[in-house]
Amino acid sequence: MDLLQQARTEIDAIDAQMATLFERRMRAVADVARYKAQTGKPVFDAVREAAVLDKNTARLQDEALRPYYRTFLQEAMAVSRAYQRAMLGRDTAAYQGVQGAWSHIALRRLFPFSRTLSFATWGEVFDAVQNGDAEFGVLPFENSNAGDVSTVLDLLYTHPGLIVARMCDLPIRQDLLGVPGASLAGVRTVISHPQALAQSSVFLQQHGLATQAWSNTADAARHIAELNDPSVAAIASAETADLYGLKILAAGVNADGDNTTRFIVIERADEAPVMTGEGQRLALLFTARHEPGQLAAVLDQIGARGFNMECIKSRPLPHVPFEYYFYVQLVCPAGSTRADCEALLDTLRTDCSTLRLVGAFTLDTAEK
Ligand SMILES: C=C(O[C@@H]1C=C(C(=O)O)C=C[C@H]1O)C(=O)O
Repeated sequence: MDLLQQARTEIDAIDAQMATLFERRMRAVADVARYKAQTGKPVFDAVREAAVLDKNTARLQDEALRPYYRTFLQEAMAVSRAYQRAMLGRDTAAYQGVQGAWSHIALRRLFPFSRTLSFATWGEVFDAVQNGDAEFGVLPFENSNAGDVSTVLDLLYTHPGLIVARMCDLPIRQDLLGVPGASLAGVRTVISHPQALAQSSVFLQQHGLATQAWSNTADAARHIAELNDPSVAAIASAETADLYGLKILAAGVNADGDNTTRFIVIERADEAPVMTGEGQRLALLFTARHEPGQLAAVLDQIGARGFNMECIKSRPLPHVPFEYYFYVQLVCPAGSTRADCEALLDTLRTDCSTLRLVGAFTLDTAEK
């Protein structure tokens, strides 16, 4: 037997044992789900997951394998949560747009087992989560080229009952799609969502193409398929080309090769977000008094306590002319604990007029 065959025989034997252990783990997980059904407890328990990760990675003798095992366990727990949610009927995830839209693609990668609900507007997604029609909502938050999705931030501000449960980065490749028989040379008009058009403005100018704004990228693809006019193209994902029988006339038309959209997952705040420190991001919404140095005092505290502020956004306060609220996202420092996070929030409460912890989560990538 050569080395490959030998190693694969060993892997097969291990996989056979792991299949048995997987079933055992999932049976125990089902018991946990039954307990949660009786008590109404949330499926996700950040404190327990952090403990499971720490305890088990420490068991590995080979230190180099620890980060890999950590990811392995994280995946196992994600699968366990998905199973519990399906058992409990708490697995509906909402998005804005139609099948094939970027929000839908992000949702499928984040919640591969969930039932999906689509809505025409971001506001309806927030409302669906708030009133319990959906457990989660997946929404775009920021694009590395086109910038903030300010409406979603404002909706977060105006829905105090909701929190950010997760955040993930999805690399976006926008393609120019046409009907079968179309060619780039024959295209005159391109329709898409204004943000997709903005991300592709260099390409559109280079080719002298007129644009028309559409409600979302996937629906633009559906529309041009129906129109069946080779002079009208859409900018959307390759997934939508498959969905509506279109062909890719030009791939990757977005200006920056490194085009990434950051999505948030919202859920109801049955409890305040659970801070565990190291490895987490904290998202805060606050207002500061109109006094000299007030905002600087808030930011000073964040820095002095070792939290790295990776972004700050400022938006007009809804219904209060020329007053603003701020959104900051902080990276918890290495070695920090729940107590460090709480100490920071306590300090900030004295400097801010209002302060809301809108999320304590890990940032992940939805890349396959
Ligand atoms: C199984 C549970 O539910 C979830 C899944 C976990 C797991 O698979 O180990 C741990 C914590 C929870 O987020 C639990 O609460 O123990």
